[in-house]
Amino acid sequence: MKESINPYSGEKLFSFKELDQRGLEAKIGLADACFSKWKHTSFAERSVMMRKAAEELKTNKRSYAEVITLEMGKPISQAIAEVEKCAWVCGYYAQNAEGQLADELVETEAQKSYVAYEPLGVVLAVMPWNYPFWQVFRFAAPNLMAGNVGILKHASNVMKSAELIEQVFTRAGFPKGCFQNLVIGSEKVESVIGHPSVKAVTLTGSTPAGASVASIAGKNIKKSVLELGGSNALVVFDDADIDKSVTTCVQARFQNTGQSCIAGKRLLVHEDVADEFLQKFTDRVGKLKSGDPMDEATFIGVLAREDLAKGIEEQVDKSVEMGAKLLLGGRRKGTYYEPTLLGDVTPEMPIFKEETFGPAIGLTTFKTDEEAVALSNTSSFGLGVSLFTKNIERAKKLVPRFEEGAVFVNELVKSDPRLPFGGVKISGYGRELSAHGIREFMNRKTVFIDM
Ligand SMILES: O=CCCCC(=O)O
Repeated sequence: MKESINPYSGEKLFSFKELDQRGLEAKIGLADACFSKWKHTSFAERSVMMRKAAEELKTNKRSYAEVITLEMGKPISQAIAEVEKCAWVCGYYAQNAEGQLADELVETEAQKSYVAYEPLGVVLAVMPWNYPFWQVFRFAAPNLMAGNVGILKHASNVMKSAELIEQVFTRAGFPKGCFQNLVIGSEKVESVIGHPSVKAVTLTGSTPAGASVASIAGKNIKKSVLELGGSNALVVFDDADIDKSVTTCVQARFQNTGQSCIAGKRLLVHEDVADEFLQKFTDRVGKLKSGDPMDEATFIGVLAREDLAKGIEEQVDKSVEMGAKLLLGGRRKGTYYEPTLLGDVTPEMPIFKEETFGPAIGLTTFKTDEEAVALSNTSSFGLGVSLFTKNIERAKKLVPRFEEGAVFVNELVKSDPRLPFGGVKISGYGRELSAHGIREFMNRKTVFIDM
């Protein structure tokens, strides 16, 4: 049995019977049968359905958002924004998939040579609870438009969200089997990846989960894409606009109650502006409104499970034992953890060295650009970094020196359907979104025609 429990109230919400082996086989069989027809549909036909999915999400965004909030404690206003973003990605691929997958002519001595993009088949998506709708739509919208079909193994605490996502596609008119939710535990993932009808796997989640899925996929010679953890730095240079940087850094760290792979997790501030930055940042964080996630005014909700709140508490406490200064917050009550700020943070401390998945951040100062780059790159993660400076030439020179999947200047790292999204180092490989994402699970077929 899989259960959803409201992390704010502790109330049991929904329970789901797990699929047995026969049920699982039947769903994979249905997906495969669906693929044999789906791959022959036109982009125009798929677009009509994908636009309907976008409409369905827009029309019922409040009710979908409420389930997200109930299941994992995200503030309702942020859950509504998440559903709206899902509608955006559906609309984006409805409009752009055909162009992104058009044949690419290549000049050779042949009469005609080109690359054709053809779908691979059934793709398994293993997805996490922190953006229960968005992470799934980020995979599903491009892949269904590309002619693949999707099966989902969602996190066990957000199974109602998973069920509703399948409902969105059903209501939009996608054929049976095009997108299916599998109510299974992690122990079944290996057999699903190994199933002959399953051609590829994408995982968003922790680095250990990614390593396990990648090795199973590797053993079975199946393509994988991994979008894993991150420990993005927010680098504030001495010429930054401090007020704007503070606003962006607060958003980067504390939205989604800090539970995001791409959150800004390490504050690196030039020593000449550190006092001013710190005073304004502390003031702003101190005013963030915590409370009932269903209240429109709440910005900080609860963490999705109590063990997660205990985890961040331990990272903060250990960092303080190692010499960090507690400047704000630091207390836990059940699943709630106060927005927390530490000063005098050094790279050996857990708050700097490990991924922190909650509303806590530490500040480290630097003297030179060299030092800022080195501090940022010292992380074993490589999802993204934000640089704050008014000198765009300085920023452009620094961009190639960061070992990251993305560099954002005067902006928080965020995903956008139009731009590739993914990491390097232990943050994973492969890309989602944009033309790069839609091509990940395609056979790039070389065609060479001579007379
Ligand atoms: O944990 C990862 C969160 C990704 C959020 C996004 O894609 O915007």
